[in-house]
Amino acid sequence: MSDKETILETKKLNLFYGEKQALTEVDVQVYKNHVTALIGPSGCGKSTLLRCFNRMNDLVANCRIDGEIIYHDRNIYSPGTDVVHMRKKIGMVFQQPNPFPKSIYDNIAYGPRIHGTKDRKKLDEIVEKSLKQAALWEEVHDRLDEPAMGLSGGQQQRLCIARTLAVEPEIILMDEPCSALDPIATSKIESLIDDLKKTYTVIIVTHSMSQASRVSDYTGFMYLGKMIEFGDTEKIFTSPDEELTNNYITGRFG
Ligand SMILES: Nc1ncnc2c1ncn2[C@@H]1O[C@H](COP(=O)(O)OP(=O)(O)OP(=O)(O)O)[C@@H](O)[C@H]1O
Repeated sequence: MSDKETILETKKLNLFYGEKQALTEVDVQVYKNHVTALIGPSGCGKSTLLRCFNRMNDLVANCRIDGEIIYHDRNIYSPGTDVVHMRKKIGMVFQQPNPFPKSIYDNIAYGPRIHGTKDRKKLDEIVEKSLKQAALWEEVHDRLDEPAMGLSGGQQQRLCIARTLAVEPEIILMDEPCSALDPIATSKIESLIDDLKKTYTVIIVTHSMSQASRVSDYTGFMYLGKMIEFGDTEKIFTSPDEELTNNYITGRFG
């Protein structure tokens, strides 16, 4: 496929929590403007790998990493990386919607303000654009000053996505973004993910194989900290190369 451009790449990535090795020699490529899903049984290292992509594991005591993650020709783990800027470009959405206890408007404006945007007209534009991109504008445009906590769970999660978009990321990391949502809210997020990949690159951790097959273009199957198989989602779910992958997708373990 000629439209595959690598935006992020791990090279022999190993991660240790103290003595325990949670990732082993992970090599994976993430393609721009595509959705990549990480699947595998509980504890296989999906969230750990996702958190490496914007150095969220830096916050974990006793966590040690070797190997490289290349983003724009630089190893994000090299000394001198501007971690704040990198996290602006590689944003994250968590399992539980986690709006700030502020108004809808202030949730979205929070990041741009921190990064120096003070002009109210500019902030208004960012808030509107971000909420539109997150498919939430129609539902909230007439109550932007109301508390974000008053939104439904699904709306809160779309608000958190809008908050991430407000600082103009390139990559959005999503750690089981639908696990706290009902089926209708889940399907809204899934169709949103499909829209987002036109502008952004999405990496999603999911427990749901059906969700991975619905939303992703590429899938990585992990097991015991290793990337067992990575490839085209349709191929992974219909004719994987590895027996372990086949056993997992056919429900023989998990
Ligand atoms: N902060 C931590 N300190 C020590 N060990 C950890 C920490 N976070 C994760 N682990 C361990 O690392 C391994 C991988 O965990 P991780 O959460 O990445 O797996 P996962 O595939 O995302 O699991 P799940 O699907 O259950 O969320 C597990 O054995 C887990 O117990």
